[in-house]
Amino acid sequence: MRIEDYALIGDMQSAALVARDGSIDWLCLPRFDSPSCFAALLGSERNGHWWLGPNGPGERPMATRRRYRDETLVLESEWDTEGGTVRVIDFMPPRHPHPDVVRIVEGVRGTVEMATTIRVRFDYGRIVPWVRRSDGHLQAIGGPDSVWLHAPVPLKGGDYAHRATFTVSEGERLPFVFTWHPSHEPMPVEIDPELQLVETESMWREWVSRCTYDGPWRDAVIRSLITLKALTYAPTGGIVAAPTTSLPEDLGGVRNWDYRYCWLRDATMTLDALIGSGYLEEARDWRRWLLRAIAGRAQDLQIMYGVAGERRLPEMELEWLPGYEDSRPVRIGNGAVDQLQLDVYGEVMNSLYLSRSYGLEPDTRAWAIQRELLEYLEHHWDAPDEGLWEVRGPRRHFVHSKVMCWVALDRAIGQVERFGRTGPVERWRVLRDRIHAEVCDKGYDPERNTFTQSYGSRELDAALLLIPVVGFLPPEDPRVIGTIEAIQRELTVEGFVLRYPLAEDNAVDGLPGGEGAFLACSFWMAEALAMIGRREEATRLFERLLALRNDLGLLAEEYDPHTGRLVGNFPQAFSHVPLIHTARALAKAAESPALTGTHPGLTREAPSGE
Ligand SMILES: OC[C@H]1O[C@H](O[C@H]2O[C@H](CO)[C@@H](O)[C@H](O)[C@H]2O)[C@H](O)[C@@H](O)[C@@H]1O
Repeated sequence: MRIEDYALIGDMQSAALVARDGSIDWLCLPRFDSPSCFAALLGSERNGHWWLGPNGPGERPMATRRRYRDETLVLESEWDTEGGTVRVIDFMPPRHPHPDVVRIVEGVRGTVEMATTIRVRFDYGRIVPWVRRSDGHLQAIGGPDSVWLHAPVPLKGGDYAHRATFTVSEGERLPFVFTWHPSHEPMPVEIDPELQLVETESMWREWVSRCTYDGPWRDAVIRSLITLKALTYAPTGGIVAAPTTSLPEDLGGVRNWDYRYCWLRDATMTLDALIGSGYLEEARDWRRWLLRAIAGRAQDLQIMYGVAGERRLPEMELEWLPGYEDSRPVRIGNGAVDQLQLDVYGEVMNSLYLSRSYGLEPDTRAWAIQRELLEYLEHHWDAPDEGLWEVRGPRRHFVHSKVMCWVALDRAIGQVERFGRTGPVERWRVLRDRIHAEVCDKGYDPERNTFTQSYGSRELDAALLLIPVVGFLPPEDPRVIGTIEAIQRELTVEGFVLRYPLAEDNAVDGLPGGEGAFLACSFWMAEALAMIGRREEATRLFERLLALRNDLGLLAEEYDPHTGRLVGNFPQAFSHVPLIHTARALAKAAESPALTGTHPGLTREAPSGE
């Protein structure tokens, strides 16, 4: 199954991937980062899955069409068969208190032969549970996990799976409910699936109704916002980068990482997109999450945490899983947790500044922490780091990292100037200017008229496209235009942008193999083009990027132009965030075709909210 053949359903604590043939191939419970009970995505059906679709000889048929019900995360897959048409409605209702997956089979026309097969495998496909029937329901139990399947038809066991065949006729509705709970607790109270359907739909509709974006490409923006909301962990306000681990950036390769954590970078960018679309509540929750997660000494700040603020995320390989299309290893945890990535200081400071600009009430603890972070940065901004790409090669003086140190100081100064905060603002101004001068001196190649990946290097880096976006230099600056053009010339494949060049020896990122075009970088290119007044070119690129979304409007981290497939974890916040920003930047550029110089997410041009 291609990555783009998957749909997302979720309950803002975890999420499942539903394949186009009706199989749920990925589900971790009770949290995004819990061990999975279905992991066929990274192996085979023997690693756990739940299929539900039309019965028949030969291969399982793919849904004839599928869509989300209006502006919700309720999925409808429909199959036209000889006997008629059947619809399966998949969703995860908000918790009360346990997680449920509901699948309602609905006869649309005629009579359709249906079948289902379920193989529960806990602990990433490793634990084959004990399965028993109780009161006509199925319970699977293994270690700390227990799941119940309430099915409207009898299931038969065999070959470590449970199966049923049945028919559904026009107007009939057959609900299946799958519920997880800790194995030491009694059976949870059964939910009413039809009532939950109504409530889940209305919850999403109410959330979408609060969106303030009414510009062009609204459908794409709304779908991206819903996807981002689905990646927030409701109990704490944390936001995961993606709900999957180890979907490869290079099919068959080793670039497989676990994204089920809360990166300060990805989360702040997500938040900026949400705030700019009217969702201040999420900003409030995330600020509280941040204050809890980073509480303590500024030098202990990590670049990522677990969804509840956990600090240890040890990276390990699951050798029993063969990986998506043989892309090994499958990893859980993420070694980048211990890296130094100076850009996160800029992203955090910017996001807190932006929240205030959009009217989030002041918080004294938040300002106290920001001051501590700045103090740390004042002493460490000039250190080499691993940069936003989390390279696994040696540390360098990445230009983007330094630019973001400038952003951190600039936004702190902005908080003093605009919101009456106090701090050593003169000292910050001096350092801000010093960093600016150093970047323009050491991070710029005058011969080629482009900024470079790191001091003294000749390589390019797509993160440099953010220079005008964050306000480090105005878009009309010849060095900005030169950098955009150099990246267009040297760092694109079929017009899509790579993060950085992958040299033969892969000296920078320290990893074997290649990777696809990075979708966030490609959106940044469209946005940068819009900012320098090349609106038509920007729109063309943006629309090509929109065309890479799957039929449900979802994007992975990367796109492989050679195979024409989405690659990397899916769906990925880092791709949906710049989609939203670029739509807004293009809308803005259409209003004022001159160089815009403003970014809805990052610059200081946000509303005052005072
Ligand atoms: O390229 C190697 C690194 O790849 C991952 O990092 C990427 O994903 C992060 C989450 O979206 C994002 O914040 C970062 O900018 C990306 O480069 C992986 O998480 C790293 O462990 C790995 O070193």
